[in-house]
Amino acid sequence: MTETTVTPATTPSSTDHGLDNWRELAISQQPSWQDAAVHQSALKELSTLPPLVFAGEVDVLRGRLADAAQGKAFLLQGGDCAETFDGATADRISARVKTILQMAVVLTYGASLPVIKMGRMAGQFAKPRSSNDETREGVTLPAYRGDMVNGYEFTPESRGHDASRMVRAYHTSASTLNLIRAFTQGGFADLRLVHHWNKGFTANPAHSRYESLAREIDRAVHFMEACGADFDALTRVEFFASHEALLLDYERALTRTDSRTGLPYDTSAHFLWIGERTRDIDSAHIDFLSRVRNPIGVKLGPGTSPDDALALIDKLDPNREPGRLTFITRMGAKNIREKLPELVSRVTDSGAQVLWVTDPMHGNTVTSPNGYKTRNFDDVMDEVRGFFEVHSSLGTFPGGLHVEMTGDDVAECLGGADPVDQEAFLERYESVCDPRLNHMQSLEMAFLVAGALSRR
Ligand SMILES: O=C[C@H](O)[C@H](O)COP(=O)(O)O
Ligand SMILES: C=C(OP(=O)(O)O)C(=O)O
Ligand SMILES: [Mn+2]
Repeated sequence: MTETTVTPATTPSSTDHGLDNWRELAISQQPSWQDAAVHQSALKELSTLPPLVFAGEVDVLRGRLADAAQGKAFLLQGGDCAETFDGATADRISARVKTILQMAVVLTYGASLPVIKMGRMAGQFAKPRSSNDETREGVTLPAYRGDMVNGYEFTPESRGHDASRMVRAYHTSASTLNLIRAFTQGGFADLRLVHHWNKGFTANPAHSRYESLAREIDRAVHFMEACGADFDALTRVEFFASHEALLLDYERALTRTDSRTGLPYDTSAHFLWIGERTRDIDSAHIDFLSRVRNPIGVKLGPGTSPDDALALIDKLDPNREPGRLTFITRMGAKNIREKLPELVSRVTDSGAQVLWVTDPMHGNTVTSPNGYKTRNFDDVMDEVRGFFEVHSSLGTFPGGLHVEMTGDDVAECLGGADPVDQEAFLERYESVCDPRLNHMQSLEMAFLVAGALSRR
């Protein structure tokens, strides 16, 4: 994904570095695999497959995130709540990558800051759930936990936990990454194609706003070219892969020793985060992720105390290394202005330099009157505004945006400039888990954030 040199091959990590300590600790949100032999053979196979990302790329990302933690770059992280195997098609992957590139252009141009582009992509296949079961018309079955665990179809066969799905998740991640690498390294991301990424979205009200920005960028590019600038450097972009590190068996099997440094890297993605439901300080998830060299994120909900945050820093970033730890706050629009200030000031006073990112999605989930899981676009926007207000009043840096989004014209979140209403859910609600911003809502969000960043 990056242009850095690929590091020498990595080998499966043995049990040093405490990589198996988590097995003795409390763990939640794990599958109950139905067949132990299939489980063992899946893990064996995963542990011999090639790494999906390289340690050198992970180090580059850590450096970029360190810049963001210091106010010199901004992180844009977006993608599906839950990727699916069937959804890993060229059209859908390219629509998502194009939308992230468009959002990044809006942000870079508006804020005059480098934007780190990261997908919730190529591995976002496992979901923590509030309930173990789902009941439909009197029938109760295991809840859907992501394509890496079970199927979405509501039948006993599909909802059983099948460990061979971990191997399919690996291969689907590999083919998704392959396409992303081709797009972002093969000329598709060339800034001179800034109009081209907008094609196919003409019916969209955010389209013309984007087009006029693209015209400005075009003029600037032509001016710089006329001055002799080398635009070949702009034909490639760095794009990083991330997902929630939920299934520790899977993450452990893909953890390898970097031959340069002898240190363990989780090669399933560049960046991994720990969810709100699995971040207890003594949990298996915190222990395992504390032992790999990847940059790590932790989701922080409204119940997070400043002491919780400080304990997470001690455990996950004992050396206070900028770029190592990202706090992704998901407070809800109603809570952010009240809860975030103390958290940020106590962390800042401790001397730690974490990267602060807003996830304006997960604290704002509601059920629509007609029964769909949704989010009001106004609430989502309001949480983003609150995040910028809090950081502005404390003099700290609002370093990134984490969103559930897609490049397709779905109807899952209510509102926006071309308002989605609940009737549209009947035709265009496609998510198998949480509601995502559609293409237009994503661009609108990017314009809002670009405005807030440029006002700083
Ligand atoms: O994506 C996050 C969680 O997996 C999701 O919000 C859980 O949803 P649930 O409350 O419907 O289980
Ligand atoms: C599970 C997720 O979020 P959280 O842990 O913040 O609820 C998610 O990002 O899909
Ligand atoms: Mn989600």
